[in-house]
Amino acid sequence: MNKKIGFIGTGNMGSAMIGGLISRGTVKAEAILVSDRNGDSLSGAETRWPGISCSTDNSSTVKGADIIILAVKPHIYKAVIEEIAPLVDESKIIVTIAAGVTISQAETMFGKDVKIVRTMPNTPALVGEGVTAYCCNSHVSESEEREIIPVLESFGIVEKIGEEYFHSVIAVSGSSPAYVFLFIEAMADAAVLQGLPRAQAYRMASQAVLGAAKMVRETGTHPGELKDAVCSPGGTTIEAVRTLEKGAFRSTVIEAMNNCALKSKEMTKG
Ligand SMILES: NC(=O)C1=CN([C@@H]2O[C@H](COP(=O)(O)OP(=O)(O)OC[C@H]3O[C@@H](n4cnc5c(N)ncnc54)[C@H](O)[C@@H]3O)[C@@H](O)[C@H]2O)C=CC1
Ligand SMILES: O=C(O)[C@@H]1CCC=N1
Repeated sequence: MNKKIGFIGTGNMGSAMIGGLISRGTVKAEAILVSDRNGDSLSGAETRWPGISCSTDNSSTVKGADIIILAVKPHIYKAVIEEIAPLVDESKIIVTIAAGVTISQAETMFGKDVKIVRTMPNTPALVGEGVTAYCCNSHVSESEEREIIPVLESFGIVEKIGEEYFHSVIAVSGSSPAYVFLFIEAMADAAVLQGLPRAQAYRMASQAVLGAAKMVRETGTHPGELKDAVCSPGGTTIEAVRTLEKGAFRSTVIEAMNNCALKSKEMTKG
């Protein structure tokens, strides 16, 4: 693709997305422009991805890019949008990634007609295994949407959703890598408790999660049936399942995700 992609903010999510774009080869490093207020974040990005253009000046990113990804925290959105709005015209597409910032709120911050694609990515974008949900405002044409999809596909799978589903999507994919990392860490801790070396414990726990996820994706078999196939009658696994259920494992996950979605709703109200 011959578009230039700009990032305002190169923190956790911005760098995961830059890493995904470069490793997928969607654009060359020279087609990526980034700006950040924090010099350390910028020098980290420059070292990691030689060839990208780095600046502390957001306006140079906006001027040079066709697609501009706003990768700053939600409470910084208003200030950044007001700063860049005079430089954004109909030739540019704005991609938002902030939790709780709606298209209509972003439009109001711009104060004029701007092409906006609202997305919810997640950090596995770094390794091309992310989930990115998106929806567009009415100023984005079908051909512009077709141009944006390959950019989002650099991060992993892409799901078009109605904007009303963003709260649920934050819970199920935007935030969920954190719960999975907790789970992997806990499994590795248990293995270490039983004497396994830490590095091997992480390799095995993470591969078990990866393999189980792939089975769900690739076999299409119900997760409950896959679980049943691991639980031998009177065996070891059912003991572990019994203990997890005693600790309200599934209910805890459901409540956690419900609270995550509620927090997203609260953030939207400001
Ligand atoms: N971290 C995650 O897993 C996910 C984050 N998001 C969204 O991504 C956005 C960024 O989050 P993180 O990357 O986690 O935050 P972060 O704090 O790691 O990165 C934000 C970056 O923005 C920079 N920044 C602050 N003010 C700036 C300004 N005025 N101009 C230019 N750069 C500025 C900071 O120096 C920092 O490097 C948030 O809106 C969040 O809701 C969405 C999905 C997942
Ligand atoms: O925790 C947050 O608010 C952001 C949004 C989704 C993941 N991290």
